[in-house]
Amino acid sequence: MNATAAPKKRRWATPYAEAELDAVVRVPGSKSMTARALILAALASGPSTVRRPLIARDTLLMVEGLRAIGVAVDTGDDDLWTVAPGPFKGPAEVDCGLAGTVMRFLPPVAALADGPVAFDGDPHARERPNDGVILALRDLGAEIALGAGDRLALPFTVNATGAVKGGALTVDASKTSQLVSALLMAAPRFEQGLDLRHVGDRPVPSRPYLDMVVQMLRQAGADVDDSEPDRWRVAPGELQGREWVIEPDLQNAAPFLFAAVATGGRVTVEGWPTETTQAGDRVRDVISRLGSRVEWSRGGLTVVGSPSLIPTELDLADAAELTPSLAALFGVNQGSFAIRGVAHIRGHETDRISALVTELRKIGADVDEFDDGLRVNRGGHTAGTWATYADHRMAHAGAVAGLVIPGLVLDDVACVSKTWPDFAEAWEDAVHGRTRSEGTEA
Ligand SMILES: O=C(O)C1=C[C@@H](OP(=O)(O)O)[C@@H](O)[C@H](O)C1
Ligand SMILES: C=C(OP(=O)(O)O)C(=O)O
Repeated sequence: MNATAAPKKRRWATPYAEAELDAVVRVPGSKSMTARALILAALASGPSTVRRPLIARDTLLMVEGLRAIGVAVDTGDDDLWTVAPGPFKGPAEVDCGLAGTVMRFLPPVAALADGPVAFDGDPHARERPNDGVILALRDLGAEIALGAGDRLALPFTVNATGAVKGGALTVDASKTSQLVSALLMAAPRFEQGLDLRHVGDRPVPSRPYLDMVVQMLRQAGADVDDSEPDRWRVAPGELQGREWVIEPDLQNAAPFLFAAVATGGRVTVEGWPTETTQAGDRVRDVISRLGSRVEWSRGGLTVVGSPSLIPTELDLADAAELTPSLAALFGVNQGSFAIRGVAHIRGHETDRISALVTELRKIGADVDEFDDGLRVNRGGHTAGTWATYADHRMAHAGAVAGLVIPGLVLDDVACVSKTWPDFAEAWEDAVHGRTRSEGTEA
């Protein structure tokens, strides 16, 4: 199978948990760190390595996109990729798949190329917000040709001429933080660097990702000032090649921890970083608030679940990717639970609020929908088909619900290839007790 192609649909009978989960899980590398490492490596003045990269559709599309504009990326060793930057050149075509990181992080890099770079992606990628990137690059002096209907979205072509002036720029990044991350990474290579401000009715969502990009830029030698709220200043200068070490992906770990909660079991995720900029780290706080125990254990983080959840309302603006699997946990429980502050996830791989409300109602839950979230008033347990909308996190959500609903079937689990091709196998191993935690010290 071609790992960067849109996956062919595959139905999946999610495993029902006959007993409490008792599992140790090893999750693959962080999508967001791998994407940033690749981009910063491509922009650097010397070679870099990426240790323990995520090998999944989104990061492989990033690799292909970089190769298309002249960057040599060697992915021959699964544990250590090497990146040898070269002058960026067009003409080139970049397939973004459904990856927000590719459709937003690569165009500012492509603007530094010496020829046209055309971007397109999966059908739904054309619906995802990308006006911010297009308008910002135009404001910075790049010429962008739009597709049919002049929509400010995929497909479009960056008619690059080899340089970007940079300087002061105002954007509205309330639809996606990735707009800010994208501009900041390329900014050291702009002639005047960048003085970027966010001005919008709503704050920038997913804030920890901005801490991640600033931290990684500084590690690569960039001069970044983020001391004022909603303003980032990046001085022009060289980025250094270096070794990037990728942490485990904490967003992908979260459904396994929710599985410990749902079944009153015990799940350890190996290699959980004690300090991290990953937004997924917020899951520790979420699980504690729901009344389950979170413990550091030798080699990882352990959740000892308590299935009677404390009713709660959470603002998940900073860690909104937790919403699907957390909403599924709420959707099979009794009590009232709300998730707010996540309006922007309507622009993710699918409109996640609408998709969740639809699927939770199908399993019999009583759910209210808000512009910026949802409330589960009462959970449900009706078996049937859980639709995943080509969205990996909707598949994770269905898996969580399926732990306690015998006979729940996902209409497609292949979409998990976006960030973890082996998710279903890892889930089955965990549920069927094939990775028990013997010897794990609490
Ligand atoms: O910068 C990143 O790596 C990401 C930022 C977030 O995007 P949004 O700000 O669009 O939510 C997050 O949801 C996405 O999965 C990864
Ligand atoms: C929103 C997500 O992805 P993307 O990077 O495509 O925006 C996600 O992985 O939940």
